[in-house]
Amino acid sequence: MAMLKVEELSVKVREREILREVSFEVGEGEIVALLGPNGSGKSTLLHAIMGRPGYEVSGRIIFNGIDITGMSASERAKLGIGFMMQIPPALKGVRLRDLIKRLSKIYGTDQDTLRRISEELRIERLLDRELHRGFSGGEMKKVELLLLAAQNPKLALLDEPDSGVDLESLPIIGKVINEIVGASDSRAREKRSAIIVTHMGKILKHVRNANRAYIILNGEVKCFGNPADLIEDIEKYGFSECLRCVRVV
Ligand SMILES: Nc1ncnc2c1ncn2[C@@H]1O[C@H](COP(=O)(O)OP(=O)(O)OP(=O)(O)O)[C@@H](O)[C@H]1O
Repeated sequence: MAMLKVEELSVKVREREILREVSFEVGEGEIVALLGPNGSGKSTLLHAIMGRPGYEVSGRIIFNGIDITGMSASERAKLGIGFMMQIPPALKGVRLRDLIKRLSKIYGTDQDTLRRISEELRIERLLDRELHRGFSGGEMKKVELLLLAAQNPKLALLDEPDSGVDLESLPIIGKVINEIVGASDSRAREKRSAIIVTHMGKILKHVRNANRAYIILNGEVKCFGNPADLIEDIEKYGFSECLRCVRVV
């Protein structure tokens, strides 16, 4: 069964149409990759799924059988959608440790698990700093991942978790994503899912069940296929070749 169904979703921001009739699905337990050139609409799609205010939206977003198109971001978060942003805002006066504690209380996340994840990500030294203030690019990614884990999401939206991350950290980020999605535990009864926006696809080598990627060009989903095959094709022929793809959506 599909956990997420996006049906003919169009998004306008300040009169400009950024996404046009986008349709795609994410199955239970599946990690779907989103590929596409800069400015093609990948982040806008994730923001629209999360319910960012200020977007003029038409079409439908169905999450676990519920039409969430008109819901606020906090209602969607309560239903189990979590977002790791590409460029998160810094929050003055908000200590990371306090925010993690608050989120774990709201979402019922196990504190020991979060402690272990922060050790794995090697970001314990950041816990007493203000959120994202002066953090390096890689530190921001790792902290966002910890915050995502604290939300204990059924559907995780990850915007470029592999950009700005050093080579040694990449497998660790992949491992934590697997933990969040539950892919490291084959006995997990509740199947969790994720959408990962990535340019180079490096992170896909470290996560399980990432068998499908969609390509977004100029605000439209053009084709889908095996992530490794698509990335190889894009490297060889460029995105425009996707228009000739037989796996047209
Ligand atoms: N709030 C906004 N106001 C005006 N234009 C916007 C806004 N949000 C997004 N856009 C525009 O929409 C287009 C798509 O942006 P988006 O961030 O979704 O692209 P992307 O595919 O994630 O790009 P990248 O790979 O560079 O991160 C861009 O041209 C961007 O400038």
